[in-house]
Amino acid sequence: MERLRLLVKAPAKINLSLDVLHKRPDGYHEVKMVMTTIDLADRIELIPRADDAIQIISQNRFVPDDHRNLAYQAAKLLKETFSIKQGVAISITKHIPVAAGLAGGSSDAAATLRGLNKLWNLGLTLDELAELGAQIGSDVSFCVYGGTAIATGRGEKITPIPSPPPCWVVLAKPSIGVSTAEVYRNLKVKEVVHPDVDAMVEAIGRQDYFAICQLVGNVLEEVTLKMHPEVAHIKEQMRRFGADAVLMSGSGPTVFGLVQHDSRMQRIYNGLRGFCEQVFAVRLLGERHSLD
Ligand SMILES: C[C@@](CO)(OP(=O)(O)O)[C@H](O)COP(=O)(O)OP(=O)(O)OC[C@H]1O[C@@H](n2ccc(N)nc2=O)[C@H](O)[C@@H]1O
Ligand SMILES: Nc1ncnc2c1ncn2[C@@H]1O[C@H](COP(=O)(O)OP(=O)(O)O)[C@@H](O)[C@H]1O
Repeated sequence: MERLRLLVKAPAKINLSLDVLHKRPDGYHEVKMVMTTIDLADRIELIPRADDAIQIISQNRFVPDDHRNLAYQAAKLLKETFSIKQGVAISITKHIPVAAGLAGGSSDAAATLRGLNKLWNLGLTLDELAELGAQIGSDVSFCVYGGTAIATGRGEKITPIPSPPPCWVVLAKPSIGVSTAEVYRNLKVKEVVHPDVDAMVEAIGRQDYFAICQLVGNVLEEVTLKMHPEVAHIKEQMRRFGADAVLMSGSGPTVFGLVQHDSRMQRIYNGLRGFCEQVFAVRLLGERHSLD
């Protein structure tokens, strides 16, 4: 008999605002961010196995197929915490560029947590899954919920907020990978110009698209720009083609542009394809409930 397979969507995130407050004694940085999910998603298929092994299947050569995969770590954490005897094959179809500042690996882990919660009938709440997810990585908790949220602590403390007004998000990823740990290491916390995260939250509350565009900011941007000048070049191009706001996401190197009009989105998208191999035009994803 065919066993039940489960398909789960794992959307990427962008950081509309990313502030770092200080470095903590545990080596992590205390952050205050506004994150939102976008309609660019990996597809995770969970297939029960006859034995008790965890197997990763992926055609993407940048995605590890062993214990280093964050989806593998999510399955292992649930198996060990709840003494699950079943095994699972996790097939990952990547659409989110890898090591891009878009939380692809974290979202795969979060989708695996949500999916296995169903497949293994664990009955865990999203809050419980998010708490488990924090053991895997700082961005996993946000990815468990999706939607739009303020993230504090090292990124794992999540407060949901309303979604921003609808718009296009054009993404351009230069063909370099960036190490998140290295970017945080090179950040000079005392010298950063802090973005106004509270004002961003208020602007979203008012659904004020143009205020949101003025308030975008990311203190990690300067660090990555110094290491990779091509990111600054992409930012310039995106501005030149008419984006309303332009910012690097997370630790980079992906740059996103916000734009409302379809025709302008098309112009930015076409213009950037001349500079960059990986360019996407997607919508902001709405509220949390759109995830599964
Ligand atoms: C920068 C952000 C913004 O959303 O995203 P990405 O660029 O990775 O998408 C996140 O803070 C990244 O979160 P995530 O990628 O889950 O980080 P983790 O695996 O927990 O940590 C990787 C490394 O980054 C550093 N790190 C991470 C988070 C944090 N608040 N302070 C840190 O200093 C630590 O050196 C840590 O060893
Ligand atoms: N499921 C996964 N998808 C992509 N990368 C993964 C995955 N699991 C582990 N990784 C590792 O995590 C690193 C960071 O990947 P990713 O989550 O895409 O980037 P970021 O943290 O910049 O958003 C990659 O270099 C890769 O080796």
